[in-house]
Amino acid sequence: MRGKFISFEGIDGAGKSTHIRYVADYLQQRLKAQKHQVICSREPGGTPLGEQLREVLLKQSMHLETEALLMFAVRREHIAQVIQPALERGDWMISDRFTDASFAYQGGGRHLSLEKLNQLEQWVHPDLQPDITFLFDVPLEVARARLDATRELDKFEQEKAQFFADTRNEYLRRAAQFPQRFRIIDSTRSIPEIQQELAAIVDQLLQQAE
Ligand SMILES: Nc1ncnc2c1ncn2[C@@H]1O[C@H](COP(=O)(O)OP(=O)(O)OP(=O)(O)O)[C@@H](O)[C@H]1O
Ligand SMILES: Cc1cn([C@H]2C[C@H](O)[C@@H](COP(=O)(O)O)O2)c(=O)[nH]c1=O
Repeated sequence: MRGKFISFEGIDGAGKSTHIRYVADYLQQRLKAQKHQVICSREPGGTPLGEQLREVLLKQSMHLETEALLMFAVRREHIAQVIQPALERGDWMISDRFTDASFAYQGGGRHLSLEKLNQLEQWVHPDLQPDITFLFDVPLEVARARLDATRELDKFEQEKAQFFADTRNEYLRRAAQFPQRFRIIDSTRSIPEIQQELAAIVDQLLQQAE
């Protein structure tokens, strides 16, 4: 049976990376009996070529359309080398960001037309969507404070507040457009509270897969 595909999304600093390891470990425990693996990966990145392009994408400024095309080029490689083979083996795939990030950042944040993004999506993965997308949602100020407290900021993280307001709005618009796939996680809560909700959603997904 085909494995399940879970994506994690949210503006920078919303807290998604913090919870990926928790969900992966939780799932792996429950899949042990079935001998299936949980594969964790990320975008941009996920393959040797994708990781090289990530360095460029996160550091270098470029034309908006170049940025969008490179994000989808990384994705094409990621699907071919990692996501599709994992799902065909019956493994579960967790990706730290997928195409919703292109709609949110290049579409919402940078105002690339959604029509162009739809065309790229149709070209690169006409028949593939995550089974569940966790959208970690927080007000901008909370995300910003979390980032400032932790690390040196990359190209995207240095964008202005309006960029993140537009990015967050596009994420929320997509969540409303695809309510069956999205689960909005209120990421202002404590980490244990969030983990409890994630575990309950993962349990439902496991039941559906049985
Ligand atoms: N619910 C939470 N409460 C308090 N702090 C949190 C919470 N979730 C995450 N953090 C902290 O916020 C910081 C940013 O979290 P994290 O790296 O998971 O964000 P992210 O959404 O993955 O960001 P990015 O997309 O930029 O990688 C980390 O220091 C993390 O410990
Ligand atoms: C997939 C994808 C990502 N981005 C941006 C979003 C983030 O700012 C970075 C990735 O950093 P993270 O700490 O690993 O989340 O890339 C984007 O603009 N468009 C995309 O399609």
